[in-house]
Amino acid sequence: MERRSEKGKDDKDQSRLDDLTKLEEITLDRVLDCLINRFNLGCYYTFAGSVLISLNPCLKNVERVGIPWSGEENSPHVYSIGRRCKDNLRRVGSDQIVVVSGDSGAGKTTVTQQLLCYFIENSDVGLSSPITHDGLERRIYCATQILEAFGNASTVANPNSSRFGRLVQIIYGNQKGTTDWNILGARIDTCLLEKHRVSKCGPNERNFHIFYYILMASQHNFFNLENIVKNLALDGLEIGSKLESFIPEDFKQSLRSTDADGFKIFYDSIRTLNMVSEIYSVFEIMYGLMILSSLKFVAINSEEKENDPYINHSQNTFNSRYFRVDCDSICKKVIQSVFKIDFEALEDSLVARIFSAGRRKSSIRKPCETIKECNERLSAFVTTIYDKIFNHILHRLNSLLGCSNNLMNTSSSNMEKLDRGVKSVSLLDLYGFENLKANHLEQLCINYANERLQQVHISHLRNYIVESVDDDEKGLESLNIFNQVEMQTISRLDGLHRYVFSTLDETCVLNRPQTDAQVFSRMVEVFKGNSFMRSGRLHDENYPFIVQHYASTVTYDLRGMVDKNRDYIPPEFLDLLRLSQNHVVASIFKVKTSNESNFNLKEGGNSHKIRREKTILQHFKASVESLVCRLETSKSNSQDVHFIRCIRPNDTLEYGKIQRKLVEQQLYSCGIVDVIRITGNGYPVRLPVQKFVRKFHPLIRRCFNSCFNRGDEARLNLDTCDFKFGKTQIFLTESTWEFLNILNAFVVKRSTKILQQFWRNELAKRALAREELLVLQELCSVNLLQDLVSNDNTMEHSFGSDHGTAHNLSLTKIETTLLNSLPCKITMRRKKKPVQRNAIYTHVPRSALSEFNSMVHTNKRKDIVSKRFVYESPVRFYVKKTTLSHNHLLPRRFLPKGIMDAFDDSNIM
Ligand SMILES: Nc1ncnc2c1ncn2[C@@H]1O[C@H](COP(=O)(O)OP(=O)(O)OP(=O)(O)O)[C@@H](O)[C@H]1O
Repeated sequence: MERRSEKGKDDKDQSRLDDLTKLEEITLDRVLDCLINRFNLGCYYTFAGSVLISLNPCLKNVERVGIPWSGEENSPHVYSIGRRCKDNLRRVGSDQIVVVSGDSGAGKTTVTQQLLCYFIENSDVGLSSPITHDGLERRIYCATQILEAFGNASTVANPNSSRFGRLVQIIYGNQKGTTDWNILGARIDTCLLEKHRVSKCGPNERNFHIFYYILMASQHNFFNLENIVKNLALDGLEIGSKLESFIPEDFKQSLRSTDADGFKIFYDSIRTLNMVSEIYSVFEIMYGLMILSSLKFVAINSEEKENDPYINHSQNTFNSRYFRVDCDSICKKVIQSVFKIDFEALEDSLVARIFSAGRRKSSIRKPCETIKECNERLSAFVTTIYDKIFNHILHRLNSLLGCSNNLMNTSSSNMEKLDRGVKSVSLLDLYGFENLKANHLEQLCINYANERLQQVHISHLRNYIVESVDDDEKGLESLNIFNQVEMQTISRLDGLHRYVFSTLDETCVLNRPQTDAQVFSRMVEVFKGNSFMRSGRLHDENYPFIVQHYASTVTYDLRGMVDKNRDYIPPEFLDLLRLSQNHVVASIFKVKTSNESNFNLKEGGNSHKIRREKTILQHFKASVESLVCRLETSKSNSQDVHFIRCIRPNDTLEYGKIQRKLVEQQLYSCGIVDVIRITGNGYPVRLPVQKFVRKFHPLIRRCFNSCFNRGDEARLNLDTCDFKFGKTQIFLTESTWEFLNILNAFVVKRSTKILQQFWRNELAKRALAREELLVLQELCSVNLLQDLVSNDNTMEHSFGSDHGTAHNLSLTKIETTLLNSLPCKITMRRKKKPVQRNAIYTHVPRSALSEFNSMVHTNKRKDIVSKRFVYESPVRFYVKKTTLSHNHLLPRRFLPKGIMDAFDDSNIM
């Protein structure tokens, strides 16, 4: 992992920091300062070690295209995570998984969509425009849009909040012998749809988007309510104009201008996937659900009781009813036509329940005694249908994406037939940690999933370091931090299983008729002595219990939790709906879709169905565990799991606004400060040994043999180096990494200087030799050579030469005068010793000299050792090209016989 060596010192530097682990001081304040500075400069992505932090820019129009990316390696961006996945897939051929987490409105769905677009667009620098071409890639994109319409809703936190968790798997196939991976299909798995929303939304919240698209559709003539009259064989009834009046007012009032755009995207998507007629039928059922959800119950008066055909015709003494549905005959007719079931039977199943009792298990009918009970049954009826439709749509989408039978599950013989390797890139977008004013079973599940993911994340980071380090290195201080945090998370999860989940499940599974108060008192008992959970005020009618999660402490309301957890679907509803003449309704209640069990992934990418668990909690826990299994499998290679933490900048999702307190709370809640501290204190930089040697080649011998002079040694304190050797990698702290980079640059600079000095000396020597040669030429030309050698009156001069042999010449005074009168100037120079002058001098113990013999020159007299290391390093010399000056040359005619001058100037003369 390459890092930039820049270190933040002041705020300005911090804003340039693209990795929080590079901060000198890893405190929450410094991390916040850095993130806020970057946010204000328009840098929304920052690395925290291997985790990418994404601060939601809250832009409205670029959400599918994303923030532009420079394409630089390791520049923090969603697309750089995408590129890492693709590179790993291409090089190693391993499954990749990206875990996107964060609070509601933090931008998880948007980030997931952007990543999805990145993968299916096959672009290396991200998207410049939304996907436009048709084909499998576009179908994948459209499938996610359709699913969002059914599973997203407007909440107080986010106008487009996903109310389900999802895992999108993009399946890649590889032709044997090539490195090309092509998309074969995709598969979407979902988890815990918040189905109760369909019957009851909180204040300032809306139902699922699809209901508003139905209203939009009628405005765009796609789903004309008038057509329902024909489709549902309601001809002859004067109800055309009344159909709209059956739609509850709260749906109409909460219609928004953005719904038109939403519907347009939805409509384009269903057209691309050829689902128009299918969706039309689904719209009819949705319309029916809207009417059903607004039904009211009233008590039957004595006169009505007498005329009630159902009661009069029944022989059973239990057959009575205290309430009836309050709606007119046309409304009843419409409901009956939409669901194609007998309205009387439906009404009866809503106001009375049937249970079996006694040894013979004979059915007993018991009328509801309160309106609340009737409303609960109606709510169960509506949510059951919506849940089934959601799963039906999901199943259809998966089959259209080529993955109804999971491609990852293809048997090996089939794989050989295909001559392909099949791998996947999975994007996990789970709902974020929630701490609302009133927290129910949904929040307990969501927070449990987040807690479990946090544990995986911490253990993933820990393994990332431990797995490659030698056994004796495991006692590292930083690993203790990992262990502590992990142990706490495990204790919290254990507490949740043993005390909360088991108490709630026990009541449901054993079918104990216990009130909320009784369950609460049991919880108060089991919580005793537990440090992570406790009961709330004993006389509070919501029966609150408090759980300390890794993110924050959450107060849950126990009231109604047991019933929700039971997830009881009255069998009489199922019997009724199975008899429906509506082919969609009948099919979804007859066939159990493969996706009902949600995240049905198991180790090694093989999927097999999870047994339908009895309670919501058991079912959800099994889903989360199978997902974690998948993550654990990928954990064997830590490069294959990527984490993106999304952060919400402000409460209102306003552009350019950042609230420090909110960001701080999220950083804590997602445990990112721990992660940064752990990564910062650990050895976040790791390099394969070969790469390390290649990079620091000039430094290695010099650095580890203390071959610096004293000044340098003081400046470059090698004791600060902190690194560990693994089996194949070298692990370095961030500061060591930067220090080594500086040192390496220093050594390269030094070596370059020495090389330059050598070269300059070489040039000087050559110039000198050239001058000597010229002198000789001149001497020869005046025919003095013979006389000079035989003369006694001499003075000796030594001329240096290229090869170290000296030309000893003896000159008389007369001849010297003669020489001086020559047109060229003769300079006599002593041979220089440039090598010694340019060497680095340092004291080295003589015992250490043996290994440097070839490179060490010792000056014994001064007891100084000079060493010169010249490393192989690509150096380019720029030499000025010159010609020798011609005035040094003698005319040709003066040259001795047989000696040819290179320049034949006879013509000139
Ligand atoms: N990367 C981004 N670029 C531009 N806008 C964004 C980005 N991320 C999020 N937004 C804006 O923030 C809004 C909320 O984001 P999003 O719906 O993705 O949040 P979420 O975390 O998925 O929420 P939830 O958990 O409730 O589904 C989006 O509608 C979009 O306008």
